[in-house]
Amino acid sequence: MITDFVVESPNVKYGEDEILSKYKYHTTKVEKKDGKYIVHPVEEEYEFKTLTKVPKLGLMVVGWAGSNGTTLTAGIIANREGITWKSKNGTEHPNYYGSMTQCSVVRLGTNQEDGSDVNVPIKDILPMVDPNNIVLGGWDINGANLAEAMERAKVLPYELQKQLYPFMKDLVPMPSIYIPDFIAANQSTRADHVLKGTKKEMVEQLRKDIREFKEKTKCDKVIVLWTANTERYCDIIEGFNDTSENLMKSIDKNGEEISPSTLFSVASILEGCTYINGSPQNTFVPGVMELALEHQVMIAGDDFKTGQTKFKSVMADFLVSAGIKPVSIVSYNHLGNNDGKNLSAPKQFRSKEISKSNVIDDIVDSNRILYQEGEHPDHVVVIKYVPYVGDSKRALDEYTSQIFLGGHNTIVVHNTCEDSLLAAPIMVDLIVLAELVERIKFKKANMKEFENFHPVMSILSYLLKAPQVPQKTPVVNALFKQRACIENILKACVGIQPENNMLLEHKTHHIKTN
Ligand SMILES: NC(=O)c1ccc[n+]([C@@H]2O[C@H](COP(=O)([O-])OP(=O)(O)OC[C@H]3O[C@@H](n4cnc5c(N)ncnc54)[C@H](O)[C@@H]3O)[C@@H](O)[C@H]2O)c1
Ligand SMILES: O=P([O-])([O-])O[C@@H]1[C@@H](O)[C@H](O)[C@@H](O)[C@H](O)[C@@H]1O
Repeated sequence: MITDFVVESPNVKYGEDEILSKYKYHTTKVEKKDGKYIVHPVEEEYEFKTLTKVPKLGLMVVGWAGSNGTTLTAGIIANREGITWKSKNGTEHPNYYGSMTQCSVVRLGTNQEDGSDVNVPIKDILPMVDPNNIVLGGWDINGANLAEAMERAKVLPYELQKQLYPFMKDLVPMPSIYIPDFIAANQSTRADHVLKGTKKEMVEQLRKDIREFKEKTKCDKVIVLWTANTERYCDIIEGFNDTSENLMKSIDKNGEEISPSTLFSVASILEGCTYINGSPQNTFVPGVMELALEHQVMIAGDDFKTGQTKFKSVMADFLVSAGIKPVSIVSYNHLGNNDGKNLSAPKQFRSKEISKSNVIDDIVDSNRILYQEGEHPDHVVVIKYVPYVGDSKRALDEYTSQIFLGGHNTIVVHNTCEDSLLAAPIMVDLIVLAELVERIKFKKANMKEFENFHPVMSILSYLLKAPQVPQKTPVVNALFKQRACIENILKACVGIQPENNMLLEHKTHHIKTN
């Protein structure tokens, strides 16, 4: 497969340290006038500058000794070391299946020889970090080393675990912040590796941990990723966590209503490190949002979109786009890993229920033929903890829809989601894309200098159940719209127009008539 390409265009310049692209952004602005829409096709001049030096990247995982943390670490080591293992199917090889950057392609254009599509791996559109080179570290409230934690998680085949053991036994998480009130009480037996001190002291310790990790590993930059337990929602309190100033004052005063995840995000932002929230809780209280904007540090969240919800964001889009009206969506699942144990507590389940429920809102609200203002399908989320199935989550979904002339269609799906094997590649994409976005600058015609994208990385929505977006901007959940956003922005950085799927070149053959 050819992966190397160069765009020959007067609008694209390949420099030693950057790619410059002059780009015409075609969009459409609509105004309502005299009871109808006036549509204005608009063309905006953009310039993109992508710094091409790929940094040595450090990843600090919060919840490193968990199922996701150990599986991500194991996967990177297995790929890096080329570890193979025997199974009943023969010799197994490591891969990054499930990662869109590593294992999916984007259409470049039409082959001039035979008219076929030319596709290249997404990871080859622009210089990206190779996940094999990511340097890992992190924290956990449990002191198990990563080999013991991998064994405890029961995600990976034993034959692979055996070979990974020597690589992982010396990886030990740093002690972390444990505030019992924020996660299920059933997690207390796990908390044997915790920091002491005030919230201010603990934030300073986390900042010191980040600086020391970066120094010791000689990484050029660090990203902090939360894949620790789901916390309960934090109350948003005026004068307490509603602004960055109030939040910092509340930390100084050791205020109660500040979660460990919010403390981690503050420490990360103050150290200039991108922070990604892989869980559903509202880590990004308004004070954190403001802090990220003030420091121009990237943040992304919430809640990895990996299995049942990812499927739902396709199904809802497919049905509504086909003019079919889902009227009842019931999403049940049971799982037996520690995440499921934590989610068996009502407040932690509520955080997850919110992120799993909002994923159809944009699709439903887009179609006023099917749904009146405020009308939504019945939508129920159920999660049960069944220890025996472990990380192999069993999702059962039922989609009931109204169809032609009063008819109904019911689609029932059983989806066995190996939760951590699905989540780890998503984490790879979040890290690789977040790092890349930090190197992309833009300049509009009326701007003097290049600027970074907005710190709230809505471009990563494809990877998240409840995407954080800049204030007053739309949340997109439809999966293929989210994917197209990533693809088309990366293509714009090398001067290639978005995929319009028109294939006019194949529809406008001039038929020579004699
Ligand atoms: N498919 C998926 O696995 C998936 C999808 C979306 C979201 N998530 C979310 O990812 C998170 C992790 O999932 P998991 O299966 O790895 O869970 P897990 O329980 O196996 O791992 C969580 C780890 O976090 C640790 N922890 C808890 N509080 C901590 C703190 N304050 N600081 C540091 N460590 C702490 C725990 O000791 C544990 O090792 C959960 O919030 C889950 O909801 C998972
Ligand atoms: O991404 P997805 O499969 O819809 O959602 C999953 C839930 O179904 C599961 O119950 C939970 O334990 C995981 O953390 C994950 O959030």
